[in-house]
Amino acid sequence: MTTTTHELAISATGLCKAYGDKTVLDGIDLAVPTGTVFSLLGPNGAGKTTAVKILSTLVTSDAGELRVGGHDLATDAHAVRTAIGVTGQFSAVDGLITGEENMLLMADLHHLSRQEGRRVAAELLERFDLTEAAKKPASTYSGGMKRRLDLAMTLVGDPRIIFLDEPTTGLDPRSRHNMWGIIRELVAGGTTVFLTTQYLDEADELADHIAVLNDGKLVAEGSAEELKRLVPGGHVRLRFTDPDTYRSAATALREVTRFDETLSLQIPSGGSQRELRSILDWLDAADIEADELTVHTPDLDDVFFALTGGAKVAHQPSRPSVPSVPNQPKENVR
Ligand SMILES: Nc1ncnc2c1ncn2[C@@H]1O[C@H](COP(=O)(O)OP(=O)(O)OP(=O)(O)O)[C@@H](O)[C@H]1O
Repeated sequence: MTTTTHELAISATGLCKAYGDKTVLDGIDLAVPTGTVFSLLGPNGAGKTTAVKILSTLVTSDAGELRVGGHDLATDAHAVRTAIGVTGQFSAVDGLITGEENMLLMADLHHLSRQEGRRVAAELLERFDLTEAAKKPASTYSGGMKRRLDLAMTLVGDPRIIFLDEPTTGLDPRSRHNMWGIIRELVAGGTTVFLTTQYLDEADELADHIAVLNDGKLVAEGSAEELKRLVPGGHVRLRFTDPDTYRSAATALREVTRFDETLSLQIPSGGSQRELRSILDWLDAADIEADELTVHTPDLDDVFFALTGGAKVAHQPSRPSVPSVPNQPKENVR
């Protein structure tokens, strides 16, 4: 990555935090470029919320150089607070008052004038599809509406950096997709999003960069695609329509799994450009032309379990190796 320090919305070097003798964060380095979505993944208790609390000035770290929005957390926490917005697992929404009143309360907290507060509240309620419900008590809102209101309240202060701590936990699929759309819009407008989630598909959908936290350390980092290449299970699948072509390809290609019923062959592959080029060269050399070639990578669930469950994973940053042409035939028929 060529990003320089001043283009980073969030940076941490050697972030440490312990509660008593329990080390929660054990020297974490983070670099989140402005205008991107960074997702911190990890099992329950991994320290995700602790990281969010530290970076959003709610809790102090034990060690580490931390900068948020260009400000040093140790010396300029106030400036950090004006640059950020946080929506946590526990909503700031007050159920006893209406959605609109919640928004106006937030506008007061940000010292907006009465007129400006009303304008901003109305605009955000409209943007988050809450205008119709604005005069109803927030306790009558659905889970999805409450989350939208919570995020709308966060945006009253127009933060350039937003921490979203498990923003879609407990939401139904439609509300989750709705929330994803909102997050994408924010990022398209230049906002930086620091997202913690236990939903791997959420990180896969939204994040430019994912870091996996386990036992106080970052055990892997990269785009969703890069992480998926770290675990075994990826393959290239060749499909044929002509049985004779299929059979001769199956004979010529040795380290393949055969699927006779569907006339398809599966070649183990991490899916990198280098491996694909090698496979294509290999097919050309053997004069094999498949009717369809698809690349399959493991999903993020496979990665999560492998990285946080002690299973064998390729070490970063080495690349997956190119499959060699085997000497002995090895055909698995299914
Ligand atoms: N104030 C505190 N005092 C003592 N221990 C704490 C405190 N806050 C968090 N912890 C401990 O730190 C560890 C990390 O907690 P944290 O809430 O950051 O995890 P998390 O990754 O956000 O988990 P979850 O996905 O369950 O929300 C846990 O073992 C938790 O019990």
